[in-house]
Amino acid sequence: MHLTGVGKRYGLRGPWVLRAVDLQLPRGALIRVEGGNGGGKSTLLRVVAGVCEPTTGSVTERGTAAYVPERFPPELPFTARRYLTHLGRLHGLTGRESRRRADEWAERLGFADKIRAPLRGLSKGTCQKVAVAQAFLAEPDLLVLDEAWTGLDQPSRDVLDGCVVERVEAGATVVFVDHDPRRLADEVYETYRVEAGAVVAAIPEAQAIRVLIDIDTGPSPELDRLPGDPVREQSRPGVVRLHSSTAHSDALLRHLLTAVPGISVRAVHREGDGA
Ligand SMILES: Nc1ncnc2c1ncn2[C@@H]1O[C@H](COP(=O)(O)OP(=O)(O)OP(=O)(O)O)[C@@H](O)[C@H]1O
Repeated sequence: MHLTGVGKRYGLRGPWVLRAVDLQLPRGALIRVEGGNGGGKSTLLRVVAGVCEPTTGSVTERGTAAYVPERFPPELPFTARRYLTHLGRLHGLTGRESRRRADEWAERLGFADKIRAPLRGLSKGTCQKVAVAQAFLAEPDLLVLDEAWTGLDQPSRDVLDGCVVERVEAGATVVFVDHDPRRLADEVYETYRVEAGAVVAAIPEAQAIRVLIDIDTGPSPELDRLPGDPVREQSRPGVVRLHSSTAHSDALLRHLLTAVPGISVRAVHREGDGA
């Protein structure tokens, strides 16, 4: 598919979120989108998926598309199965085939026991699985995933990774945003960064040299808003390992040493140095 001269702003006088974006997204390719908070990643994904119209420019050769939004609409008055069947029919499947695929995806994603429950009673994680199921059951040419892994437990994240790889192998274009720079890093065909309205090819953060910072955490460390939003890993009890790109590691260390009470930095390593 092609984006040609795509610009997007919200409202007549809103600032331009995207400007003059030209992109070619090939079939059978996994595309990662990165960028800072509020930089326009979700906007780009919505335009790519066709759920929001560009203000200028055009998107062509999209094929059939399915989209998993960052937030699943709450309070829908359906059971999971009725919702999935309904969406299957919107994607052009028969009622029978929609029900078959709804059951199959519920089984695969691990919510078969809840498929007849009303959506409004389901946990956030199960709703997220339903959102993922509605996109996959359509077997679309283009699949757009906006932080679809968020809210899933680790086994479900692994299942979703496998489903994405399968879809790409079936010839689909899959475009995704995820906060974990290592997400499907070996499968990614191209990474784009949304920055000041432009969309530029980027070295994936996962391939940049990374710095590992081990910290002793106090009882309630303020680890919410860290520079560069590093991936965190509990390496052993009381010790958290932060994975930072070199671009953010200086700011992160400064922040840890000066602005976070109750923690101490134990060690700093370069990834691959046998830490
Ligand atoms: N429906 C909307 N109406 C008005 N402004 C919007 C709308 N959606 C997004 N914006 C604005 O567009 C800009 C880009 O938002 P967008 O959600 O695309 O960024 P993002 O990179 O996905 O952000 P995040 O990392 O926080 O999810 C922000 O300034 C946001 O406030």
